[in-house]
Amino acid sequence: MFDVTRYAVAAQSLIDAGRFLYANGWSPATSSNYSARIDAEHIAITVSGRHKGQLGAGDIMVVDLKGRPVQSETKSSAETLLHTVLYEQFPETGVVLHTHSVNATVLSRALAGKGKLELQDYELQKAFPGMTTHESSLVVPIFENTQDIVALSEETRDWFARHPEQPGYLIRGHGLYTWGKTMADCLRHVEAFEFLFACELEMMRVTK
Ligand SMILES: CSC[C@@H](O)[C@@H](O)C(=O)COP(=O)(O)O
Ligand SMILES: [Zn+2]
Repeated sequence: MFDVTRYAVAAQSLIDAGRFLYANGWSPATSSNYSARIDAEHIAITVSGRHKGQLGAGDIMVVDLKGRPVQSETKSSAETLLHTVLYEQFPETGVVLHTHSVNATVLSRALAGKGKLELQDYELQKAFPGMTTHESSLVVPIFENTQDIVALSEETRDWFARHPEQPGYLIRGHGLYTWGKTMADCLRHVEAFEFLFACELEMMRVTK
C-alpha cells in the first residue's frame, strides 16, 4: 500500500502543474497527462480525459509501476505505460509531464523523415542535467505517433536503455514527454523545451 499523505502531496503538485501548463497553452482541450512518484512502487497520475487546467482531487489516482490501478475504479491516463516505463527505467525520476503545445506538435511534424531533433548552440540547454555548455549537443528523439501505447512504451524503453542521459522525447504530431527528480525540475524542463522549440521554428522561418 501507499502512504496517503505522500499521495496527497503528489496529487496537489499535479493539480498545480496542470493550472500552470494549461495557462501557458501547453495542455489544451483535455490533452496531456502528468504523474508524480509516491514511493518505489506507486505513482499518482491523472485520470483519463480530464481537463488539465481544472484538475481536482478526484482527477488524480494511483497506479503501480505496471500501470495497474490501486484502490480506484477510474481509468488512468490512456498513456499510463509511457509514464511507468520512465519510473522503472530511471529510479531517480520523481515526476513525468506530457504536454501538447503547438510548437512541439508543429516542430515534430516539420522534421519529416528525421527521427530526432538536434539542439546545439543554445545557452538554455544548460537548463537540463549534465549540460554544462551551449557547445553540447542535445538529441531529442521523435517517435512516430500511434494509438498502440503498449508498443510505443516498449519502443521508448529500448531507446532510453541505450540513451539514459536524455531528458525528454517528442511524439510526432502529438507532443512532448519530459521528466525530472522533482516537480520544479520537470517544469523547468518543459519550459526549456518550449523555449528551444520556439527558437528552432523561428530559425527555420528566418533562414529558409
Ligand atoms: C484530447 S486528445 C489527447 C489524448 O489522445 C492523449 O494524447 C492525451 O494526452 C490525454 O489522454 P489522457 O487519457 O487524458 O491522459
Ligand atoms: Zn498525449
